[in-house]
Amino acid sequence: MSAPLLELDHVDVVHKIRGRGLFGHDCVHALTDATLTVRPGETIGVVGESGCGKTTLAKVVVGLRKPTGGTVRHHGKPVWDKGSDRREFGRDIGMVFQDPTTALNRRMSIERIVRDPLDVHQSGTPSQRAGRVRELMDLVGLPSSVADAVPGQLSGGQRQRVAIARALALEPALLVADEPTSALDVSVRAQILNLLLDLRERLGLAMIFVSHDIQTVRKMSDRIVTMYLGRIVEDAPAGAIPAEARHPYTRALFSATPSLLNPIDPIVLTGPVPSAVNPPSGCAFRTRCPKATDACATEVPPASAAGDGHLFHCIHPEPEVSVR
Ligand SMILES: Nc1ncnc2c1ncn2[C@@H]1O[C@H](COP(=O)(O)OP(=O)(O)OP(=O)(O)O)[C@@H](O)[C@H]1O
Repeated sequence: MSAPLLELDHVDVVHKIRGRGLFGHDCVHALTDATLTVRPGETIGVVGESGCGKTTLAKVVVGLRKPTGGTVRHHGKPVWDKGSDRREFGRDIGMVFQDPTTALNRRMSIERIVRDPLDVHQSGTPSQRAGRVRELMDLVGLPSSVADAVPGQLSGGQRQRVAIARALALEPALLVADEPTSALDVSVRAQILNLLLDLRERLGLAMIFVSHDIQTVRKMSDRIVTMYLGRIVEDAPAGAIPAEARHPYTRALFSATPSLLNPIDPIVLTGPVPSAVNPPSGCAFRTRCPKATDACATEVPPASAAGDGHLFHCIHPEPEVSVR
């Protein structure tokens, strides 16, 4: 197995709430005790309901959010230690955001936007940078005729291609795509997904793919990470999901949109997602879990192994089911 490209080791992100906290609480637990390893060339899909911490995890991975606890390592070296080279880390990881309209500077030309990371990192001579911009535009399927346009003159799909070109400018080893198609017209979503898949193959990229569309995540990923209320509750090979999912929440998520190829008995969740300001004690999922017992309230379930590369956090795991 290849050495990890990136590791999150028991990472926390806690946001302080300004002013008076809700019900006496003064912080939001956006990410809690997140442990994740990304290896070169692998695609990790991240799933979970709105507010479960997917974007926070993505921002920690690309270095946009400094953890309040735990360690992030890039090629084995802690990223946030004093004296560490965060420039090298920054070059190696690119990010594509959900909404290309807000992610791109609307006053800059497309050529300038794609060139910007090369300028910031002073990569090559000006003529080499201009050549690289042409190469990148070609790579993502943008005609050279849009080089002088501004984002407002492009379609949503073209704008997302610009964002992808910019994210790839410094030849990253890992691309983080946070809901890269959800702000786009349904008609262009498949094109952008196919472009990402094609680039992944051609460039040998590792990818973290965050999406609400869990069936797409399942098709695209080597591994699936399920998050609930700021915690990673299961990390499994994509082929094991949903049939061999051991966490009831992973089962529930995937059974909510059954696939003909992989039908499983539905688990229906009741009640609202608790607040990340005041998460439940013990297992955060217990207030909505059909299998919860008193024991679930006492401590956070430790990681249990269900097979090679398959971890879950639950003391009443689902049995494995055979696919019908
Ligand atoms: N800057 C911030 N200050 C306070 N709370 C925050 C901040 N950023 C995120 N949060 C909170 O942290 C939790 C996780 O947010 P995050 O955006 O990571 O979730 P998400 O799973 O990406 O949600 P969505 O799918 O809706 O984008 C949420 O409760 C959110 O309200």
